[in-house]
Amino acid sequence: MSDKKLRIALVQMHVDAGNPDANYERLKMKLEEAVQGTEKPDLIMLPEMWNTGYALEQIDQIADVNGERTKVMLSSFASEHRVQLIGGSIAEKRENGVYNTIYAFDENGEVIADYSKIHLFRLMDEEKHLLAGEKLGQLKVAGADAGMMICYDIRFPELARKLALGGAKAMFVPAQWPNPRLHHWRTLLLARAIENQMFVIACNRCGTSGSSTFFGHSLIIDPWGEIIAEAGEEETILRAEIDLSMVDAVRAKIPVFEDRRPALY
Ligand SMILES: NC(=O)CCC(=O)C(=O)O
Repeated sequence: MSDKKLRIALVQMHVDAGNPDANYERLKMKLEEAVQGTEKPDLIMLPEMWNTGYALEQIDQIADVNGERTKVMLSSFASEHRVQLIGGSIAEKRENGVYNTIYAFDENGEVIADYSKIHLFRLMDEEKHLLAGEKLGQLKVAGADAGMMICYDIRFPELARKLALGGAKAMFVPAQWPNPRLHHWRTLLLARAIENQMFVIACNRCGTSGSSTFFGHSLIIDPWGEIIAEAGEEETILRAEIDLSMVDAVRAKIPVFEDRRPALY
């Protein structure tokens, strides 16, 4: 396998809102499932806020303090199985409040990047209970630059473009995106892939929490905008192999980045 190729597994799972113990247990089983079989993934990604769900009224009590519980579990899994992990996002309690944070690990279990969601989603009351991050999500995968955004962030094309201009060839997107906005989810992810000529790899949760239902439909999209893999509405491990060298080929065919006129807009 060339070092530009990457086998990806997305853990599309149910999240039990307000019950971290159940979610850590469920995730352990799902991670074991993801590395079973002959086609072991190089990289695994999890959904948004998988540790607590949107139990925002209690988030201060149940968020993972400095991400410690999560880091211990995911780091040891990553090093044991020699797999890169984009740890979805978790509710993470810091001194000044709670953030919606991704930790990414390399195959030695080292934290290589973190990103806290910068756009808080008012429709789900995030701004009342969470603090917004202040920096971009950038990391390396298979030797290439990549970016991270969380759920609602995909509605901001400027963010994806900024990461693409910074060199990102793939964008990783953990989400808890509920019904009835499947059309928005698919369209926005496809648009981010096509306009930035990059892979977009998005892992949504599924199942029901209170009155919200989550449709799953995790997606892996290539830089031409073709869907390589799409999940249904149930729990699953969505798998695909991507070849990051495709990004340069697509950008050479339609040179969007050379043709930009930033002086005019
Ligand atoms: N968790 C989220 O950020 C949800 C975003 C969402 O549903 C949307 O429509 O945007």
